[in-house]
Amino acid sequence: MKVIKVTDQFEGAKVAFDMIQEAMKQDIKTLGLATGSTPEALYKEMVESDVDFSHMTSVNLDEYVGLGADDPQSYHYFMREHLFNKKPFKETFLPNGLATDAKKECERYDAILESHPIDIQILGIGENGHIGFNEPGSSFDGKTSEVNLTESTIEANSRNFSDISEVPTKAYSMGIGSIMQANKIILLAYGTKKAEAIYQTIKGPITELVPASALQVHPDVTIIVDEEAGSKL
Ligand SMILES: N[C@@H]1[C@@H](O)[C@H](O)[C@@H](COP(=O)(O)O)O[C@@H]1O
Repeated sequence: MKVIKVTDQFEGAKVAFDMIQEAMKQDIKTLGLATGSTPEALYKEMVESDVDFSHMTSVNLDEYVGLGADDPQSYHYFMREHLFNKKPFKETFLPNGLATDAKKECERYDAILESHPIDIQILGIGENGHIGFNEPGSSFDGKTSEVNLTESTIEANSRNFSDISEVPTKAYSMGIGSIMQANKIILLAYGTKKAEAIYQTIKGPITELVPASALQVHPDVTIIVDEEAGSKL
């Protein structure tokens, strides 16, 4: 694992985007994308650049169960607002939050992942070490599944909703096994609230209790942190 310390999310975004552009020289096809406030600066950097993504495919990590693509709290909506409306991709994939047959939806998404191997996966991290919506205890071999969100994740994500009761309690998430298939992984983390998760991810034991600790055995992971998120390293 390579750790890069940056002064803030704006520098982090530049470093991550440089890495993406470097990889794009090698004719890569698929970007794995994440939601949350952490990658926002990266998406702004991409939007403001003159880089063309119209030949590329994106696959996102997750979506809330119960939210349609036009719901402003959905990850579909987030991705359109922050990236896709301004930087068109050839095709973009996210799990369908309105799918009622969970098994079928997970199989559909796994088939998409199989036909679009991820060249670079962008990740944020939850305060409890989750990646995507793979909460502590998730299998390191996992594929796409319907997951129950923990109380702490619901509480952390409630800042984006007008009331905590509106936060969905379930999500469809790409599994850790699929994330680990990505050729290259860039994990971004900013702020004190992420310090313990980053410490456990990098210096702690490899354990399913800290989903991101799986990354320790991936051959090409870069973790970009600001001073606060890296303060326990
Ligand atoms: N499913 C997403 C994760 O992909 C994201 O990494 C995490 C952290 O969000 P933030 O970047 O807003 O701290 O939130 C959600 O749980």
